[in-house]
Amino acid sequence: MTFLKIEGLKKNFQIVHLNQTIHAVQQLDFSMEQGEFVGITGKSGSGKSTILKSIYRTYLPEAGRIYFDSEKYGWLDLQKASEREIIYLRKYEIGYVSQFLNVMPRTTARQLVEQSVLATGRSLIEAQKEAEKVLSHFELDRKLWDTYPNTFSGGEKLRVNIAIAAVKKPRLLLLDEPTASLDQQSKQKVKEVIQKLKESGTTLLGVFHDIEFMDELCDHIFEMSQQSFKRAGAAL
Ligand SMILES: Nc1ncnc2c1ncn2[C@@H]1O[C@H](COP(=O)(O)OP(=O)(O)OP(=O)(O)O)[C@@H](O)[C@H]1O
Repeated sequence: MTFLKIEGLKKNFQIVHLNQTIHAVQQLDFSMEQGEFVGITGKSGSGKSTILKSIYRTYLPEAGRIYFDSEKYGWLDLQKASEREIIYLRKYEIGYVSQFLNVMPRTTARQLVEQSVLATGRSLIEAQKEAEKVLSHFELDRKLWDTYPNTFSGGEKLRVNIAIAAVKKPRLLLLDEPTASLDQQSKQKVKEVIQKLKESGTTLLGVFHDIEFMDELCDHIFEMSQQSFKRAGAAL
């Protein structure tokens, strides 16, 4: 069953001081099924992150439609959805993980994960248990749990980031280079969580430079070519 459908997506960026236009994504058509894990690959600057950010509504494209099968709203064009609908979707249905941690200052790693669980309506006891479980799973050093992540290493920040998104168990999880700064052991942990999320029915769309990682996990891989997609082959 189609879950996400993109039609004619086009996103430009104006570089005002140079009077130039960057054509980040041109006329992109794409669809994916519920429960799939689709990987996007392609050259640096080919527009991969722009696609994810357009789905998450960080960017508003010039043209095109992004239809999402929401549990609450049914089929919704994410470009036309109201702010209220987008806030709801980000809270309950669509997650976004990048390699950068963008969180409330003066909030510890443990509190950040607990808050993420609490935001979905679960109790404080559940949030506390879940936070400990997921931070242990990602092998974040216990000494760091009650400190502020702004001083963490890239890999530590990323583990907190993915923990925050994973505990919400979103229906669609967008992964923007989540393994970029990780060592092999941490990558393995991320892989296990992604596999578990997939088994529990989460649909995943991810940008990765690590082809081996994608080959092992993805159902399909698409390659960005001239700001548009070509199917690079089914991995499974
Ligand atoms: N906010 C922005 N303002 C101006 N230009 C942007 C912005 N975001 C992206 N771009 C430009 O759009 C193009 C596509 O960027 P995007 O980040 O989507 O590429 P990417 O394929 O994800 O690259 P990478 O693999 O290096 O992360 C690039 O030329 C980039 O410089």
